Amino acid sequence: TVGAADKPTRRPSPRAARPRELKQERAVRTRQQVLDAAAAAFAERGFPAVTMLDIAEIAGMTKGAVYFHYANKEALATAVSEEFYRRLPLIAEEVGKAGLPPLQAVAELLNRTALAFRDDTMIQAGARLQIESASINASLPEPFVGYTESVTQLLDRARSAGDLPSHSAPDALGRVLVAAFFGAQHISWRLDQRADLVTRVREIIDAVLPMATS
Ligand SMILES: CCC[C@@H]1OCC(CO)=C1C(=O)O
Repeated sequence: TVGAADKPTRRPSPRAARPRELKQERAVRTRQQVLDAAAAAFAERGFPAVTMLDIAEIAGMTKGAVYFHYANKEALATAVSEEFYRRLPLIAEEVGKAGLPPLQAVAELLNRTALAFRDDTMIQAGARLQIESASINASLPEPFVGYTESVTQLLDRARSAGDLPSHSAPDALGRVLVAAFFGAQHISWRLDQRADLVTRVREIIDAVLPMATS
C-alpha cells in the first residue's frame, strides 16, 4: 500500500483567477482595444468621417461590443482626448526625473514631445480632435495651457539658476516655444506625415534658446 509518506505532496495550485476577475480583465482589455481603434480612426480620417462601425472593424469587434463600452462617437472622442492630456504631462514628468539642468530639460521635453507626436497614435488623434472640436458635440479638455505651464516652469527654474538672463520673460518664451511646437507638428503632419517633426523641433530649440540666453 502507498503510505501517506509516499504520497506526492500536492502543492496547492496557484489560486485560479476567479471567473469574475477574468471577466473584468477582459472588459478592461476590450475597452482599451476600442479606444486604440478610435484613436487610429480619428487620427487617420478625422472625427466627422469616422463611424462607430469603422471603429468596430478596426478593433475587430462587433458594433455592439463598441457600444457596450462607449455610448457614442462623442464619448470616444472625449476619452481619446482625455488620454492625450494624460500622456502629455507624463512626458514632462519623465523629463523631470532625468535631473537635467533646466534649459536642457526644456530641449529634452520638446524633443520627447516631438517623438510622441511622431509615433503615438493616441497623441496624433488628440491633436486632430482639438482642431476638429467645433464639429464635436462634447466638451474636450482645455488645450495648450497645461503643456505651456510645464515649459514655463522649467524656464523659470533656468532663470533662477542664472541659465537665462534675469531680464528674460519665461512666460513669453514658454508661449513662443509652445506656439512654435504646435505649428511645427501641424505643418509636419500636413507636409510630411510627421517624418521631419523631430528635425523641425530641433530647429526651434536651436533658434530660440540661444537667443534667450544672450
Ligand atoms: C505640445 C504643444 C501643444 C499641443 O500640441 C497639440 C495640442 C492639441 O491642442 C496641444 C495641447 O493642447 O497642448
